Amino acid sequence: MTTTTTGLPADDHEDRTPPAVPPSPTGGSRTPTAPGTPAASRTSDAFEQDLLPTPKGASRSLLRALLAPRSRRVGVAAAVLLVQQAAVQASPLLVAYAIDRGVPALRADDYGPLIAVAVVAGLCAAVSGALQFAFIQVAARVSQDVLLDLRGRIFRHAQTLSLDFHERYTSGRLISRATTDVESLRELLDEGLQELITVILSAVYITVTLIWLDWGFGAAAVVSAGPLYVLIRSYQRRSQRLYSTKSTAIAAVIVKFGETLNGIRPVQAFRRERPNDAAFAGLNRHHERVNGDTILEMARYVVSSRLVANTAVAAIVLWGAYRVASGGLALGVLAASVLYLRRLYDPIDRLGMFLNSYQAAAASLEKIAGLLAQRPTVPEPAEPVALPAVAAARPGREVAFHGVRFAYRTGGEVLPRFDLTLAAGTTVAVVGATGAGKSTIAKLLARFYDPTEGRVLLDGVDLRELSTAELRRGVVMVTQEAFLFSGTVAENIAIGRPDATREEIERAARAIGAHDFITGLPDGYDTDVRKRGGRISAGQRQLVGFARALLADPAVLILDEATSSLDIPGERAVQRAMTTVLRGRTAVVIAHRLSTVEIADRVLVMSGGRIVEDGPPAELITARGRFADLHQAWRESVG
Ligand SMILES: Nc1ncnc2c1ncn2[C@@H]1O[C@H](COP(=O)(O)OP(=O)(O)OP(=O)(O)O)[C@@H](O)[C@H]1O
Repeated sequence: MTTTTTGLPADDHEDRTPPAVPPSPTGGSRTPTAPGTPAASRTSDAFEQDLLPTPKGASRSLLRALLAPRSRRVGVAAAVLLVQQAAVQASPLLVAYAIDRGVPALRADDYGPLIAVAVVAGLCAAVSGALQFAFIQVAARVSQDVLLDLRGRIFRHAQTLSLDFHERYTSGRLISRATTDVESLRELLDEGLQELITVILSAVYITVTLIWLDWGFGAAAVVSAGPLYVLIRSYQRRSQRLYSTKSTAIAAVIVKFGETLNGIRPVQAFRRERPNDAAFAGLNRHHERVNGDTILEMARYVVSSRLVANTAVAAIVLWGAYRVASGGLALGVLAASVLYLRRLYDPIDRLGMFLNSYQAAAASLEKIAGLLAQRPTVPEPAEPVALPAVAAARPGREVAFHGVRFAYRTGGEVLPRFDLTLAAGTTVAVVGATGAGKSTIAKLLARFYDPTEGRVLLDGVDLRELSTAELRRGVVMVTQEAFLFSGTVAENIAIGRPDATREEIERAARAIGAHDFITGLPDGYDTDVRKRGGRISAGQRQLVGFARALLADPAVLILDEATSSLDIPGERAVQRAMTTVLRGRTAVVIAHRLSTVEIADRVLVMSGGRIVEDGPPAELITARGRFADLHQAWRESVG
């Protein structure tokens, strides 16, 4: 059994192996693959290759959605930068004025123009410094808000996506999206974006000023932009591909890391450390290689762009010197023009760096947008229907499977078409060999999946018509390994009903028989389960899980009985608790023990996805079929 209503981390319940992927050495199912590695070519699932279908324009609309609520601040930042750049770009003009007017005036003992130049230059420096400070502050607020919002969106969205998604995507990839991909966006917003706007603004200012100063120089600057533009575009195209691969490669490293640590027990038990090291080293190397490629691409760009820029400056200086010598151009104008040209070409290296972070961020944004564009495969109904009130005389609700067929997305049909009705208030034990389809039926009833065909009904209402809140109130699934969240024991029990009082929590724990062990913990009900998790045994965890379910008081309870045996007193305590929690509701128990089957009103025997025997346990024993054999084997095993 694999699922839980209590939020087992995605990798924890990955015990299924998609047919095309070999089993992972860690005991989890998915071998993370990096593009270009042999394993990647063996899998056909896009999820495996970290390629979620991303609708066209999804990245852009995500960026718009993130920036729209902050549009005023973005506007202020842009205006501040506009004025700041005007102040910065004034200085070469002042140099031209100083050379062409100030120096001749000084020769005539007129200090006025040079003093004016000094005052204006001082003012410009002060204004540009102050505005730079203001810009950094406003821009940082915008970027922090955007990142906060984005991380929240990823987390909230991940929680809404169906189990089907998590089983295929893996938690490692999700973590990679919320950390490394968000981080590369941060780099763009904090460092790159200011750089880009500054470069664009200064290019516009400089070109206009150059044209105003001297037509010829202005035209030369515009013409030299042609080859630079071609260089930038080709760099952009090549690095876009590289950055997407890089984001996938680092996600694969994180997936492998997470998978190994999640399965550290089987890893150590089966001595998988070495093969794991080798697999990890392969992924790590792949990431390193892709990273190296991006740096190389950047180096190529920087060298060629400098070559173009320096050639342009040299040509213009030669031409300008010739014109000054022949009296066609003032020396100050040449000096200012050369200063402007340097300023125009200097940021081109930095533009490459910006394009780098832009590409990384664009690739990351695309992956995040692809994730956010995923829709739950078990969607909320547009117009939810309420369940009828539970009849006091007959607790629990009737469960019916009508013409249900089911296939997982990554495999063939698991449950061929079947009909099944479970009367309200009955306890139904489901038995059968491993892989028979017991968990799948339970998952359909808990609506972790929707049937491929047919309907699952709760008191006559299709599960697809129930709101998630109504469904979770009505149907609760308790898994073998009761998952404990960080927090106290009381908080863990209260997950069943968050508004429960301490008395209600303790009453549930008492009814289950968990009160004594809980009060024996160092801080009783307030013991932090994570800090002292070691003290809570497997059996005690199950009791906490039962108390949680009892408090939730659902009309239908699905219980996956643990296969691992506890010691005899622990076993008895769990069995007693189970009887308490099953009472007064419809219960479906995936049974692995004789004692559980004996308390059931009805037993379903499954084989190859079909219900092959169905009836009260006593009848099935006398019928001498599969259940009778199983029953006999159980009896012999308990002596
Ligand atoms: N997420 C999944 N994706 C693809 N196939 C799956 C998935 N989960 C289960 N299966 C397949 O569906 C079939 C039924 O599995 P299911 O988990 O329902 O069996 P089970 O009777 O509960 O087994 P067990 O007692 O071992 O838990 C198996 O062949 C299994 O490989």
